[in-house]
Amino acid sequence: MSLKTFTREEVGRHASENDLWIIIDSSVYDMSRFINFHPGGAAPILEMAGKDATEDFYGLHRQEVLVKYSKYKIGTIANEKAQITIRQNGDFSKVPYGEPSAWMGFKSPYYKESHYKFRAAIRPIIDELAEEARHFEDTETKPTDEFMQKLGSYNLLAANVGPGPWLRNITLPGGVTGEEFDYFHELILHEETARWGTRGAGDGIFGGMVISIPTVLNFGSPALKAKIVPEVFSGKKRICLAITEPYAGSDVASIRTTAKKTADGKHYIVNGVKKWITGGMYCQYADYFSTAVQTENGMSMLLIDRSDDVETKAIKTSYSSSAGTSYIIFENVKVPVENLLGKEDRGFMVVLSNFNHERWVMITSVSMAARIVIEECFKWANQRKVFGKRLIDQPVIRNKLAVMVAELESFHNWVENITYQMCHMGYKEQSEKLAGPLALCKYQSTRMLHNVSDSACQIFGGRALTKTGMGKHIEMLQRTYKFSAILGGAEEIMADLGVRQAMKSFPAGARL
Ligand code: HEM
Repeated sequence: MSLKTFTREEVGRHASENDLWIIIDSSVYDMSRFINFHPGGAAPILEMAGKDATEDFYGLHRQEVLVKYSKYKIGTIANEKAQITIRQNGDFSKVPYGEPSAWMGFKSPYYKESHYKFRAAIRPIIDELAEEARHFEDTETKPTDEFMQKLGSYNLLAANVGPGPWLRNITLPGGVTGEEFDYFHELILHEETARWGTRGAGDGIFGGMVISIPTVLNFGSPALKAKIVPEVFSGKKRICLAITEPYAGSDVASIRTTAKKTADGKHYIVNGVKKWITGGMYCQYADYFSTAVQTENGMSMLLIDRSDDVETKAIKTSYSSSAGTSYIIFENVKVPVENLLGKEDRGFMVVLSNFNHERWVMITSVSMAARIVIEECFKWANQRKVFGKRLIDQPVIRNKLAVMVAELESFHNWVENITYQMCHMGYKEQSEKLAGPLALCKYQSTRMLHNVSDSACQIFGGRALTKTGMGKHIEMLQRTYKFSAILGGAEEIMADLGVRQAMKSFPAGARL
């Protein structure tokens, strides 16, 4: 439908209940058919009949409401230009601190042209998938096979696991080859998907896989890898990591699930239960379980296929069930010995080997979660008026923003520094030198997020407490940030590990 132009006087003549027009940012909307369906009731719209409702509208709605209801737009005001930018897929933020500094016109020693190309290419892809991801989050449903396969078709599932031989001979968005893909590309990918603001669905889509497939990539037999890796990276099959139990969370050595060898030595028989397993839920949600078990002389890792002897039950958590968080019961599950990951009784190595990467992935997402919320706070503080002033005109609000930005940016600089080390250290050197800093950085990530969430709630007031509307991202963060503070190593354990690691290189002769 072609849009007409009107004068403000013309709009003013449509001010009755049955013929009701309003102006929002120089666009004209005919509300006559919508007024009785308006979620905010008829009265507020009637009050604005025939008038410019821009300021009131943006005090009460997010701009996506206008996009969703664009069918009511009938024209624009002659000789006027829209003042408010409606975000389009692929757009970069111009709000201060809305993007990492290298994307806001600042110089960076870390990023090369291919990193800029990569972010520019994946931003619209990730934006296009955002609505679907939010749908899984809101409806607490399983991320669909089609969705997973779309990610797989861009090679973005494999890229989530980082640089490695699994990226050989493939090309990623932006023309980035698997060979040149490094941890800064990976950092960008985690940040971009964190922009969905779907804490539960994000774990359902990536989390379970990112922490479990490395056990197969690095410790599976060639036959196991050849079968499972392509299935998982194309999005056709799903895998999760089954370690924690009702008896043992961070204390991996205390797990009680057993794997006993059959007399002919060809199988293990697995019995036990697992709890808090991300992505383990739903019939056919996880097809494979990379599982910690007690074998004769220690702990081992086994890849277990879904079968009738594996039962998965949903655990309701404070984030969306689309994460697939589950309780798993293994009852006399027969597993071929070929499914052993690494050596028997040496499962600790397998589990420990991925901890650094897992923690770093979590850190990168936390950084973007804070950034999104800070951007929301800047926007809200600029548009929300109370006692005749914008919130941003109150020093107390500016102070809160200052603290949030300072905490995020100093933290983000640490993340980039650690990422640089990862790019320039081999696996052994990373294991020796980075376990401590990564643990401390993870600890700091959620202390920072705790503070950002707290300040954002105070800035948004009641709107921070509702799942829809202006403060929905703030509500999501304050409800879910504890997942990052507990999963992958609780804050206290991270802090302690960081200091213990530091003491390993404490010089014997150092004295005050
Ligand atoms: C194109 C025009 C409009 C559309 C499509 C629209 C749509 C909506 C929607 C979808 C909501 C629910 C928001 C949510 O939960 O996120 C809502 C709430 C509301 N709307 Fe509108 N609206 C429009 C214009 C207006 C105008 C002009 C006013 C009056 C100034 C108004 C006042 C309200 C109020 C008071 C609420 C409740 C807000 C709350 O719960 O905090 N709306 N509107």
